[in-house]
Amino acid sequence: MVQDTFDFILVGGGLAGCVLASRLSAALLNHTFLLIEAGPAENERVRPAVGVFMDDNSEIEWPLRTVPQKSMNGLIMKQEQGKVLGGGSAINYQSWIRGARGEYDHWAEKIGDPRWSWQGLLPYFIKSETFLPGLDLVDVDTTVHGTSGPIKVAQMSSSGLPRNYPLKGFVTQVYRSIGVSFNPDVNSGVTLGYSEHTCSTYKGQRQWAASCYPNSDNLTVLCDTHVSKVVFDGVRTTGIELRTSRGAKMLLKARQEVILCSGVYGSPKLLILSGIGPSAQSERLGIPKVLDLPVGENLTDHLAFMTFWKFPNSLPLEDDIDLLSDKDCDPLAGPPLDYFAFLRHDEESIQELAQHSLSEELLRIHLLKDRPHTENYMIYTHLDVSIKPTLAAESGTILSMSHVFVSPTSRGTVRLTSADPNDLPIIDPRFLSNDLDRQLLYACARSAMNMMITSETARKYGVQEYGIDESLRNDVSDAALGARLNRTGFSMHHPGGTCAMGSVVDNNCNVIGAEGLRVIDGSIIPFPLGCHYQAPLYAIAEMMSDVIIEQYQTV
Ligand SMILES: Cc1cc2nc3c(=O)[nH]c(=O)nc-3n(C[C@H](O)[C@H](O)[C@H](O)COP(=O)(O)OP(=O)(O)OC[C@H]3O[C@@H](n4cnc5c(N)ncnc54)[C@H](O)[C@@H]3O)c2cc1C
Repeated sequence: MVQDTFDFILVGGGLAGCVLASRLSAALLNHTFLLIEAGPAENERVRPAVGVFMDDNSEIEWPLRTVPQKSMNGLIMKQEQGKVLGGGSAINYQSWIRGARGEYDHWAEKIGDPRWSWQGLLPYFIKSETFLPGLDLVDVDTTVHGTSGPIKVAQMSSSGLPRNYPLKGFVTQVYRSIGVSFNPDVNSGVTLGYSEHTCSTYKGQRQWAASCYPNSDNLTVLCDTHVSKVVFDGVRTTGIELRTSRGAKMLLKARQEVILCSGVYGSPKLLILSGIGPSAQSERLGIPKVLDLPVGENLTDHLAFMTFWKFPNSLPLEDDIDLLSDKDCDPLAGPPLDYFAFLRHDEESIQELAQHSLSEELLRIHLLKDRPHTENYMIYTHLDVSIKPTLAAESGTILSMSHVFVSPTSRGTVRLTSADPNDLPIIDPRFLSNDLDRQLLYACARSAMNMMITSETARKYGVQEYGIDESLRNDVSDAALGARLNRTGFSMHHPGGTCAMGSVVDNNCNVIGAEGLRVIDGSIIPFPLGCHYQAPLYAIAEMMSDVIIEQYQTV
């Protein structure tokens, strides 16, 4: 067994945990570090870009579920999180989207700290990546990108294997038909428009935190080990309690800090088990109270649903190519898509609803000029990641279209029903708990489906939706969209906010009122960002590494 005292104990060897452990141990050589991960050190399916794609319920995922969602006819959704060294970065779909400048600037203003603005985080976005711009693009501002960071980030056409998938020409034309313009670099601080899919995949291999960030000798990594709580002397953190793989309890001491990096569901769970959470919950569970904080409140996530489309006619555009031609397209290179699009919905009816229903703070976020409200992507396969897929794939040329709601104003909860650390948390995202959210998701689906139903390009291809009742064909009314949503609704796995900065942690990620305890992971993101969460989390972990290094380098 390992020694029992370290300077720093990091709980959760996921994306943020691996980055912090690597950077801190390399810079603070006279300190000792322990990184504890509940899952295994590795798994053979992690490295290949498509190794874990569309997989679920595996031994390297936490089998989390939502409670039945009232707004979706009681639908239950999967909420898997990685349970392996690297966490979500080891199982995710590898899309790389930093988010919009205005969102970070709002975050900084809300917290009163410019380090959390776009400009403040930019050095850390740059530090985390080696960016490979698309081969045929000249409009990428290379000054906002990294050239020597640990994670190779490639635009689709530079990802090291041919990735020009079929229907590229079609997708380009239909986006243009509804006025969506081309954005040469989704990671420049401007998210809106349609862009080449950009991902942490290179030469068909995943780039993930555990493999790309090196470890130093003063770092001990303990896998297959479940931390059951943080231990305190008053409000001062003294260490953690863990359960070994054989179930034995053990106490380990931290001389300086315990840093929770256990993810959006794991970190609030650990805090509540340790007596930091809403008082009523601690009392109900019989857990001695350390601090009363709104831990587990303010959960946000991106809800999505799919529609499925087939192309009965032969493909008429030159840009469209054969999926199996090894010259133009390698299906193993990564998730098969060319573009994703981020959209705003400024229709009068939506704006009126926002003005009338939102609090001042939520309205300000909603109105941020560069904030995307929704996302659309088209993937060249039959993709149904809902809890009980009911549709069979059609043969021939098909695509699945994802309608994603990235700007929810609904807020949910993560709660515990028992003080047993083995029990899974109760997750209620309260998806679409107000009319504005529902109307925004429907606006996203309606415009995309209309472009498939009515655009000249789509007619030329003879595009048809499949997998729906005939009574719903070409029907984009609220009721018809709701029927599709209730069948294929799923989480994009971009949760955040359960230990939000400003209410649970301060601007240095210290748990408010505690000493020697931080949370650094997706749970600190105070409001939903219109992006995918891995790129922001690499930058957040990089920045917080510098903050901690500066604090301790003379100690
Ligand atoms: C299926 C899926 C697909 C995704 N696709 C994308 C995508 O394409 N693009 C994108 O940008 N983002 C994507 N994401 C999201 C992204 O990967 C996550 O936002 C990110 O990994 C979160 O990082 P984190 O450090 O907050 O937590 P995680 O990476 O989840 O790490 C938390 C770690 O803590 C460990 N842990 C939890 N509790 C304990 C405990 N009690 N004791 C010990 N260890 C514990 C967990 O096992 C885990 O390894 C996806 C996520 C999933 C699950």
